[in-house]
Amino acid sequence: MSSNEPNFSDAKVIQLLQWLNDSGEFYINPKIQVFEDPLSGRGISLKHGSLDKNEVLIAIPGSHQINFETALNWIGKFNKKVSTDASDITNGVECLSGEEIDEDDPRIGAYGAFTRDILNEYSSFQLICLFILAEWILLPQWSDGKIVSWWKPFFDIFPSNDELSSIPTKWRLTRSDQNSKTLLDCLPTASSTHEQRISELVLHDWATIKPVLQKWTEQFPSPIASMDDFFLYFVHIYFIINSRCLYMEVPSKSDVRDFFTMVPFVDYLNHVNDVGLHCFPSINKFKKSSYGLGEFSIRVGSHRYDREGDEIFLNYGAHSNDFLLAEYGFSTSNNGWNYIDLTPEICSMFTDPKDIAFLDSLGYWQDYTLSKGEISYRTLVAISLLVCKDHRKTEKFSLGYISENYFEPETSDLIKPLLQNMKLQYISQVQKIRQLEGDAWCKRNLSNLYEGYIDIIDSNL
Ligand SMILES: C[S@@+](CC[C@H](N)C(=O)[O-])C[C@H]1O[C@@H](n2cnc3c(N)ncnc32)[C@H](O)[C@@H]1O
Repeated sequence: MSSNEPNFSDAKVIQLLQWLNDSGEFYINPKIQVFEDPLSGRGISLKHGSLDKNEVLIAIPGSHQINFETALNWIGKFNKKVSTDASDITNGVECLSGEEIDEDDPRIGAYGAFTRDILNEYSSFQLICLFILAEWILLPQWSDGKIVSWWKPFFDIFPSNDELSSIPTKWRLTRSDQNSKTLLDCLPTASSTHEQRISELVLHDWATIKPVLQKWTEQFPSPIASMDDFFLYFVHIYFIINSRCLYMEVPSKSDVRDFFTMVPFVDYLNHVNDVGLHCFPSINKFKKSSYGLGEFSIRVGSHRYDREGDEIFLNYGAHSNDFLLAEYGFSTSNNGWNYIDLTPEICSMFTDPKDIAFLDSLGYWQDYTLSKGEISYRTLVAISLLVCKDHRKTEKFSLGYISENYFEPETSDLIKPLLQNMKLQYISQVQKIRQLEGDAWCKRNLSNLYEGYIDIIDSNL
């Protein structure tokens, strides 16, 4: 490392920096450092000086990112059926790895059954999961520890299973103990909806890549004998990717769901709820690597960082705690993007199918929410029908011809006791969660969701 680079103490971070430096195209701002926090894990903070708007914090070349393109091209190094232009790809990869492929390398056999067409059928998630499983977990076993992947310094800074323990889909798919059942039972509606959506995606991707793993099990001896064990690795890797992917167009793909990349070091940046203030990503398409990928950099936004130790943040999107928990396994205090999904409570108050059909025809059936100081318009329309039982008046309200005041005080008379009752239920959920033994990080996040909900209710009462 050159002398103007930051002084990092963690051996894994030092190795990562060395690996990135070898690219000759890596930049890290000398004023930043990596720190470790017991709750949020590692993060990046200001070491000294101050950062100016638009100043580059980190820049990572395309060659050192993991995405559909790099995985495809790396596999092509071991299988000419995958590389369309063998000489081009070989040059690219061999420059990076700085070594020739050993003819005994098990990856020649493992990747040998693929063709480019087969791999192109996989989504980014599926291919990257397979790739990381092979290079990170299986290669050391297949080669009796003799071969380590060139990507190892990046794998070494991946989060452990424990660090991702708070993701509800993991409770459902990888645990069967009583705590996990209670935690799932305690999920509020919005979290539960996210959990079910993500669990389906995970299971779908698992079903797609499982045949490859079965083939590898027959092909190579490995201590991971059963598909159940493979599944646990797969879920861990799935959420490593999910919690670290950043939007970037990928040349071989056209579906926006495939447009992401994993960028070492940038993935140390923790989330902040403010949108548009902190750091932002920028892709330099003119600085392309041998894979046709641009350089990924992070620049400083309008927030001023000028105190030593200031944590440097990225906003992952305008996300509620329910979303953050489901996708990344954490929640935040004072999250202004929180909302309560009141759909089950409001829907259960409708007993007449004609009312349900009527709201449906208006486009106002379901999706009833409450946020800080605000009941959504959809919710008010539904509640107006409940109190006035008049389709014509409700329709007028939905079209904006009459105001919500027209239905007062009856709507407030219905909403207030509903919210008071929900608040009591949330308090009792928090007590139930606190009584669980262990799972401190999961309990903290789940309680945080309910505390955010209680704030929302208080602001509406
Ligand atoms: C892109 S990584 C950020 C680096 C991460 N802290 C680490 O140790 O590698 C995203 C993960 O960091 C954690 N995280 C990010 N922002 C957080 C926040 N505001 N509070 C708590 N945890 C956070 C979550 O575990 C999340 O899945």
